[in-house]
Amino acid sequence: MAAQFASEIFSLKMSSLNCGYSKRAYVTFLAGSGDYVKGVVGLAKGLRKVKSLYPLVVAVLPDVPEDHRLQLRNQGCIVREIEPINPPENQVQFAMAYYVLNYSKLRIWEFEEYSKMVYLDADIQVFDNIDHLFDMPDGYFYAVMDCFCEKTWSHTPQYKIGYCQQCPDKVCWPAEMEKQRPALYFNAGMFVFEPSKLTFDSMMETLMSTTPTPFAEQDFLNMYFQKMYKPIPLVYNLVLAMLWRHPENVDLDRVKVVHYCAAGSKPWRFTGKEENMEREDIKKLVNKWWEIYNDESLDFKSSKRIAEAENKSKLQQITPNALSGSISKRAKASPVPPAA
Ligand SMILES: O=c1ccn([C@@H]2O[C@H](COP(=O)(O)OP(=O)(O)O)[C@@H](O)[C@H]2O)c(=O)[nH]1
Ligand SMILES: OC[C@H]1O[C@H](O[C@@H]2[C@@H](O)[C@H](O)[C@@H](O)[C@H](O)[C@@H]2O)[C@H](O)[C@@H](O)[C@H]1O
Ligand SMILES: [Mn+2]
Repeated sequence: MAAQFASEIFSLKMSSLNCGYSKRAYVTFLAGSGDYVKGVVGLAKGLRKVKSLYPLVVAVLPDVPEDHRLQLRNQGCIVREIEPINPPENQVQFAMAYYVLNYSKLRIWEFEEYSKMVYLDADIQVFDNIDHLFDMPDGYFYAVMDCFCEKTWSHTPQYKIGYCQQCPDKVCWPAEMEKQRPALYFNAGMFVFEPSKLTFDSMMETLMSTTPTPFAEQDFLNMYFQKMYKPIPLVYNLVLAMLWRHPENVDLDRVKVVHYCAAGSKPWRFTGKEENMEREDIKKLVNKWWEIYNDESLDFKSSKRIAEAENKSKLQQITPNALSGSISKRAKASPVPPAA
């Protein structure tokens, strides 16, 4: 009896989610047979811990092995294989050689079964619920501004001048170079977007006529969405370098999303030996990532069992006839639409 009521309550809740809103999901990207799969598992468990309402889709390249895909499905992820995207023939020196892989991330614009998605790199962890980002107005590209101060930016004029958009008044952009002033530039490890095949096709056409640059798809996305880009607060994507480059802009107690992108900061391969990795705040953030990764109560199966047990105990407190009365009354008044 209780299980039947539990499933009726659950389906009422899910149908209200789907009929009120068109489909929404988080999405990440996984390439290769290496250890980034740990990042995706951690992200899936982190989203569960903050009780996100939306699933995590994982766009996987063909080289992601079946056992990794199974591991992700067992964590409740929706695994979608994508075809690689390679930039046009080029001689560019990518900031990191593997960045050429990241162009394939752009396939997520083809996921039209979702009306709104939040993209998160696999080296990101979500420590507070950010579902409200899905409610932001359509028609824009939302992301957090990046920092130009790391050596990875040494190829740029802003690095040479010592200018950073995170502190535009510290070293002002020279008036005589106004025409080369960099537009607001986002980190492409986290962004809110609307999938669209039309946009994807237009992106690919533009990509094939664009010379690749050191930050690969991140540079391309900044160029392509320049007119639609809306900066959102740093709490939604703390690029770790901000801790030592712009500590005045960071309040760690308020940060919701941490991006482990600084060299040596990937939690699953952390040694603490690289520059800045000896910092206490870095070690604390890496430990916070491991606490979630190792928390078995956050595994998909056990969390489902816990949820069902919670439902069951809640239902046992409600007298069956009172409950069945309310469901049957609501069914007559407004029949629940068939599950999508
Ligand atoms: O071997 C790799 C390298 C990268 N990635 C994916 O590509 C994203 C971007 O790479 P990364 O986060 O290392 O770049 P960073 O943000 O550190 O510059 C990662 O988060 C993963 O989602 C992957 O799956 N396998
Ligand atoms: O392929 C280019 C990548 O460029 C970005 O990473 C960089 C960039 O943010 C620099 O500003 C930092 O200095 C650096 O540490 C960091 O790794 C994105 O995080 C990643 O998802 C991906 O787009
Ligand atoms: Mn990243």
